[in-house]
Amino acid sequence: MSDFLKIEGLKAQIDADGTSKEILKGLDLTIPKGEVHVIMGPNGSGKSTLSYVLAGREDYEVTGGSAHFKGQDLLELEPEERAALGVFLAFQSPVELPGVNNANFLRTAVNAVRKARGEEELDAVSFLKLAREETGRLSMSGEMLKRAVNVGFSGGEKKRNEVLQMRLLKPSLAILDETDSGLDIDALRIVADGVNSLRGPDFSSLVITHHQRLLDYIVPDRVHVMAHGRIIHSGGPEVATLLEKQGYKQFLEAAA
Ligand SMILES: Nc1ncnc2c1ncn2[C@@H]1O[C@H](COP(=O)(O)OP(=O)(O)OP(=O)(O)O)[C@@H](O)[C@H]1O
Repeated sequence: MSDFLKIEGLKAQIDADGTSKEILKGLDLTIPKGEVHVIMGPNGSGKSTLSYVLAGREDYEVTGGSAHFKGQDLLELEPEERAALGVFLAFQSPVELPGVNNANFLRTAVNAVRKARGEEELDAVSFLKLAREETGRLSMSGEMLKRAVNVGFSGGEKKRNEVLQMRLLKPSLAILDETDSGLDIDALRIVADGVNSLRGPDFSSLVITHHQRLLDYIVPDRVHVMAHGRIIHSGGPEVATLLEKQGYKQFLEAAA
């Protein structure tokens, strides 16, 4: 099956102050196996909401449509089942876990996925060897493995830690919400290198970004423009160049 991720007519809402607000309003998106797709869109169009819904965050209620991954109904699965299926989600602001050792946290996450895939779990020594190889590759200090997860990490260190997690988990679908305009050029490169290093026939990615610049490093197969809770235009990498020059106006007018 070539359609790895297939989202059809997806609708989702959130309850805010006692009233329901529909954010995703019938979103269609297909990512074939082995492709990297990018979503760009004006503020408030629902990009982060899409990543939260795919992650299975409880506060968003899916009211219509479907999302399938590898032929399975993603929306029916618990977040850890989605991870076992190969879905990895990285957010703008990775969570800090005081008191939780980073190496232990990473090993638990990796072993949960290995176990679900029927692979042998890694003992502490083999895991540390693997983790050290990866931290070296990412120019991360080995010290980061001994600290509490993300606590006191700089923005760039948090990004590296996320990419470390992604490389250790070897997902088949990585969804990265990089919408934060606070990402500096180094962080963009870290994210791009992380995605590029995993690129291959069994890896797909959905990257949510405002940064045309990110696309200098990750050359996407498709770029989707999102507005008002839907994908309103899809094309090749040239769409991002056009957006950079002309903004969203033409796409919004064409979709109106
Ligand atoms: N918990 C919430 N309570 C109320 N409104 C929310 C909540 N979460 C999202 N929204 C609203 O849903 C809309 C879409 O938000 P979302 O963060 O998905 O947009 P986005 O496209 O990622 O925006 P940005 O580019 O600014 O990051 C916004 O109008 C936002 O205010």
